[in-house]
Parts: sequence; structure tokens; C-alpha cells
Amino acid sequence: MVSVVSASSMEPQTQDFSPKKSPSQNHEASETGRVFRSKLPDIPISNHLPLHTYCFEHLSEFSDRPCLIVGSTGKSYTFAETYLISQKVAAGLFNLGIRKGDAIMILLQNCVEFVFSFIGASMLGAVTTTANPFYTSAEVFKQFSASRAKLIISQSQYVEKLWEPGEDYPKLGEDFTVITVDDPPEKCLHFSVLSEANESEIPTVSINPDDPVALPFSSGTTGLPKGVVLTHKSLITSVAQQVDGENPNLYLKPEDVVLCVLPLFHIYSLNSVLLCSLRVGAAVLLMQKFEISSLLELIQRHRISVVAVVPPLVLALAKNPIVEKFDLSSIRVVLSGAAPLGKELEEALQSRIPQAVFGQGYGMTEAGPVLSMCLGFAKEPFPTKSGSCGTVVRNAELKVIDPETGSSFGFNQPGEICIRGSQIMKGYLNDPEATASTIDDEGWLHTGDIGYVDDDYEIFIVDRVKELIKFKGFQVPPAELEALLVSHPSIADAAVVPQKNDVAGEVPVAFVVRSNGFELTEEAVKEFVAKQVVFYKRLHKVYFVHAIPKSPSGKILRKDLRAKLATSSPLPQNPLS
Ligand SMILES: CC(C)(COP(=O)(O)OP(=O)(O)OC[C@H]1O[C@@H](n2cnc3c(N)ncnc32)[C@H](O)[C@@H]1OP(=O)(O)O)[C@@H](O)C(=O)NCCC(=O)NCCSC(=O)/C=C/c1ccc(O)cc1
Repeated sequence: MVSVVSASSMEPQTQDFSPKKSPSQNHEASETGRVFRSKLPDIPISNHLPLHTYCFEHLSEFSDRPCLIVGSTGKSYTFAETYLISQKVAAGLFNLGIRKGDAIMILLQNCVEFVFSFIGASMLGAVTTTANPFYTSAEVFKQFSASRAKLIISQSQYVEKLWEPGEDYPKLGEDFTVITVDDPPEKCLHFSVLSEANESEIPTVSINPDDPVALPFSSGTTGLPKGVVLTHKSLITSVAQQVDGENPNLYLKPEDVVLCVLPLFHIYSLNSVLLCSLRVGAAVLLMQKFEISSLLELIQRHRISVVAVVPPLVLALAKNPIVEKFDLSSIRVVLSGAAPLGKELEEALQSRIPQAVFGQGYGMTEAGPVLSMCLGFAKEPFPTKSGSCGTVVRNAELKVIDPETGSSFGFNQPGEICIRGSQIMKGYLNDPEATASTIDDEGWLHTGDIGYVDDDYEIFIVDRVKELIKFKGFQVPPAELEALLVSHPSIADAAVVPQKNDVAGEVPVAFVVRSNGFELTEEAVKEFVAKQVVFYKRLHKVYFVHAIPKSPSGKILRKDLRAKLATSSPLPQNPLS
């Protein structure tokens, strides 16, 4: 059944993304060579519960243990306190008019209020859309308007941008409420209106497993950013696939201290760090901003045992000489995700933290997000290979298809990776077309990533058919930058593609066709874009060309442009002109 998101509401209609059949574990793969399953057996998953109930299901076993630790101050909140404050926030949101099905926006860096707000909204049956506080006004408002959020929780320093664009945008205080976690500017409310509300005033709400709970934005395989509808059922399934069962794939313990430096406004940290830790009773150490020496100090002081990272952090930990000065012996697990990690880098870090199990997870916001996870992290671990991004999670099916014909490949043959299971998104918000082109009518989500499954069921990503550029694990949708570029009066056409970069992985670069007779410099183009986008979407290079290569149907031939970049080193000023 195809997920269709109705034009008028947050609710995608009639969904059933559970596997259509129940193949018997990975044996099916060996029999047919078509569908790959985890080496771990399927488990019962409590995905009939609301997300907050599931996360705190075992609260009584660790209610007095630390749940959230603020890195900068050392202040900590127990599980019982975290649960209680979240209940208060739910009551406070209700007092401010938030009802089941309403959306709120969290525009915050990592902090305890982020957690209280997300869980509090879940308790009301409300939906949270998370956004990067470094977004420009226009970027915030696009997401705010698309999600029809009624309230924003932010910090005073970001409030200014909420009314900056003027006329075309809702005015502060008129159409929505702004709450700040620090001293509120005029017309804003302080977070205490939520955190000091009376928890007994939470209404009784009936939450359906298919109700949305989170609405992160992602451009998917193509186009502009879209709201990704993640339900209570999808997030519970994903967390359970990682940390539940007698032999959890990602074995976290209540004694663990889990590093949360990656931003909670992206699904990687929200799911694999926060929600997984809440479920198992592990403490989450919150860092607002990455800075290498503070990070190392915190690891040493709090005996951090589980570290979730992206490749630029692996680079810093593997190469920075300052690392040698700190005691990192507490680390037992290093999970890397969100972008491909080179074998050499992985081995360099492993030699610095020899006692830790090092591995990768593979995720995509639309997939709920985790498709595969290193089985070296399991309670009873399996041997794994460096460079692999894990094995498909349990209670899910994965296949590798020929992107041209759709037929499934067996072992060791690269093709587009597809995933099916109750964890995947319900659909894109109000975008049935994009949903239907991502989730097919048998419930398979097409990732746009090219990879293969080896004889040991380990997955290796080798390329992508999707357009997305990844800067330090952040999404840069080319279509968004191309739309901006062609809005410039002196630009006739433009294409944006990734260029390899040692630190960021990839950076966006543009090919630009000037309008006839117009003077335009590279600096002017870069500045034009930089003013309108968050820092990681800025162009790193502009090449002026006479035409953008396109297919007969008008699609930009990105592969040709990427190939031009790959073959020109060092890059000439104008490779195509
Ligand atoms: C921590 C990173 C790796 C590095 O941060 P950085 O060193 O500060 O560098 P940035 O390039 O990000 O920041 C640029 C500038 O912004 C500044 N900045 C920065 N945060 C601040 C600040 N809080 N205050 C003030 N200035 C600041 C920063 O200092 C810097 O300033 P400057 O040095 O002057 O250029 C950062 O890039 C980062 O968090 N990247 C990860 C993004 C991410 O989480 N992506 C996930 C997408 S979802 C997905 O793919 C899911 C996959 C998945 C995979 C596996 C799973 O198990 C589950 C899921």
C-alpha cells in the first residue's frame, strides 16, 4: 500500500508498512538471494505504545539514576526528574493551546529543554518538528510554515530571525507563541511556563501507533526539503531494533554514559543517542557545541563509554595531537554514521582507542532512520569488517535492486538499497507524489544509495543515485541551491554538485550559466547564496559555463558534472567553459 499524505492534514492516510510476509530470518536470503535479514532473530516489539511510554517503560528500575547530564555545568537530572519535567511541559503546552495533532518547532542546540519539550509534546499526542538554530530566517520559516507549527521553543539569540523577513511571514506573537529557554525577549514567554506547569493538568489523550510524533525535514533522494512523518510506531520500532531483545544489536547498559554532541535536531542523535539511552536507562551527556578539548575533558571526567560520531569527529579524534593528553579508557563503543567513513581513518582512531569496539550504522531520516548497524556492538557480538556499515537491523527486510529494472540482486552485487519494515516513515508531509516515488506499492523504501551485501551479510555503500550532498553529515539539497541561483537576475541556469573534501567529506560547488551580457564574479555568486542559507550550504566554488548538461527530458546530468570535477585536480578556473 502506498503512503499518501493528504493535502489538508498531517495525517498520511491508510498506512501499512509492516512487511507483507514474514520471511524466516536470513535463511531467505540464502534461498532466494533476494531479501536480506539480520543475523539476529526477530523480537516482539512494543510498538503499540506511545513513544514516551515505551522510552520510560522501565523507569522504576532506574528512576534515581542520572538521565541527562549538562556538559557545560555538570548538572544532572535523574530519570524520574526527566519524566516529571516532561509531564509538566506537556501540561504547559496544553495550557498554551497545543492539542493532539498540533505541531511545535524546537529550534535549539542540545540542551535539557530540548528533551523535555520533545517528550512533553509526545505526551500530548503533538508532533515536534526540529530545526537547526543556525538556519536563516527564510529557512526557518519554510519549515515552520510547511509544518504549520503553532509554537516555537528557542533561545533568545535566535528570536530576532523569527520576524526578520517581515510582511510575508507570520508576525511574532500574532500567529504563534515563542518560548525561550533563557531570558525571553519582548513578546516571548520563558520556558518556566512549561516546566513549572502542574503535571496533573495533562489531559487524557488517546494516541494511536500510527499518529505522527516527529517531523524532521529531509530532501530525500531528490528535490527540496520535505517533512518526514515519523510515527510513534516507527520510532519505537527503530529504537527496539537497536537496543531491545536478549541480544540487542546495539548493547547499551544503564551504567553507560552516552555522548550527545551531535545535534538532536537531526534524527541520528535524536534516535540512536537520546531515545535509545532513555529506553535502556543510560545517561546522556549533552554538549551544545563540538570543541575538541572540552569534548576530551568531558569524556575523561564523566567516564563516557559510548560515543556517537560522524566522520569529521573521527578525523579530529584520530589526528589531533591533543587527544594523547586525555584518558579515553572509558570508551567501549564508537558508533559512526551519517556519512561514509574511510577504512584508514577508522583504523587510525581504533589504534588510539584500542579497547573500544568501532563500527558504523547506516541511517536515513526517511528510514526511521536506522537501516543497518554494526553487529560488533551486540551483546553477543559477531566479527565485523572495517568499512562495512553493519548488517540490516532485525524485524526488517533489505534488498539490493538494479535501479534500472528493479530486479533484486544477490550477494556482492551493487545496486540500490531498499528497506521495508514498521520503522520507516509514514510518508512525506503533504507530498503524495514524493512519497510514492520513495516508497513503492509493496512498502519498500528506496534509499538512492548504491551498495552491496557481502557473504557475511555486511553492507557496504559504494555510491549514490540520489542528488544529496553531505557536508559533515549535514544535508545540502542541490535543488534548493539551484532554485536560489536561478532567482539571481544575472544567472540563466545553474547546477550544484558535491566535490570531495578531506574535512567535510563533501562540499557544494556550482556550475553557473551567466545571463547574456551580464557581468558576474564568483565572489558575487558565493555571497548571494551565503546570505540566504545556513553555513554548511554555502558554495565553495563556482564554475562559469556556457550550458548545463541535461538529458533530453531536461534532467541535470549530475554524474557528468561530478566526473568533470573528479578528473580535474587541481581544478582549473573553468573546467567546462
Ligand atoms: C559536530 C560536527 C561534526 C562538527 O562541528 P563543527 O566543528 O562545529 O563544524 P561545523 O562545520 O558544523 O560548524 C561550522 C561553524 O559553526 C560554528 N558552530 C557550530 N555549532 C555552534 C554553536 N553551538 N555555537 C556557536 N557556533 C557554532 C562552528 O564553531 C563553526 O564555526 P567556524 O569554525 O568559525 O567555521 C558537526 O558538523 C555536526 O554535528 N555534524 C553532524 C550532522 C548530523 O548529525 N547529521 C545527521 C543527519 S541524519 C542521518 O544522516 C542519520 C544517520 C544515522 C546513522 C546511524 C544511526 O545509528 C542513526 C542515524
